[in-house]
Amino acid sequence: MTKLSVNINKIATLRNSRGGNTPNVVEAAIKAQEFGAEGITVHPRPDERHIRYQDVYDLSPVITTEFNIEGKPIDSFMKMVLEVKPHQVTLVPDAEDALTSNAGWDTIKHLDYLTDIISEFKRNNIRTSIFLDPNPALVESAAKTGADRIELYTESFAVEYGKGNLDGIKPYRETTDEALKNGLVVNAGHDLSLDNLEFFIREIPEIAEVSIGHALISESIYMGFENTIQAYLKRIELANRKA
Ligand SMILES: CC(=O)[C@@H](O)[C@H](O)COP(=O)(O)O
Ligand SMILES: NCC(=O)COP(=O)(O)O
Repeated sequence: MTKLSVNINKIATLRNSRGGNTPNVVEAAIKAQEFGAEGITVHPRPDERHIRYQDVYDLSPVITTEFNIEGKPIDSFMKMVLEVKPHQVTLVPDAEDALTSNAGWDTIKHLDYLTDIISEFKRNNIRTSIFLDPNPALVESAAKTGADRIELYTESFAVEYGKGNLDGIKPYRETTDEALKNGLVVNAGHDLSLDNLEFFIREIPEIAEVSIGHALISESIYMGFENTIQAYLKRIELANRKA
């Protein structure tokens, strides 16, 4: 069964918009796990605009499920991951100034670089995953790096599905088949949502784990709006009654 890892980057984005510590990312991770999340994902970026490196250290002791740290393997990221020793590290080629992840690795061009980095994580018993575009031609070299898994970059699927084009799943199915043939386990993430997730997993049930953040946090706002507004109205009513 596919596991759900909840990406809490967006909780940190909200916190950072005010300074202070509300909402609290550690509290959010504890609650997410209490509510059934089977993993927590964070993607600290070099500019620390949402999750900060310090958050990763603070989160580590409260993760009772699976801790997945995603990011670009620059020296400071490598040092942090090797100190925290999460269950899984997902390598993402974060482009400078990109709003969010916008591509997977060119595993052919970066084969030696990725192999070196992955061997360091393997020496430390940390599972490794490579963020990959849905392209079967990149899979053989992904396997050669020694990685345990790939994470399919699902943005193009999400865009095509949103337009009603169900064929957008095809390269994902083909890349998964190639990955399984090469002994890789397959994760997926980016722009997965309540709208598109069921179709994606029905078409590719072999997906081991999905990491979802942006849509899940947005949907939490809509799904929690009614309760929260009602709770505020209740407080106002109680206060007025006592006054
Ligand atoms: C690799 C990936 O797709 C996610 O980690 C996603 O990029 C979340 O990062 P942001 O929260 O910075 O958009
Ligand atoms: N690896 C993908 C991830 O963690 C979440 O991506 P998104 O749901 O925020 O697009």
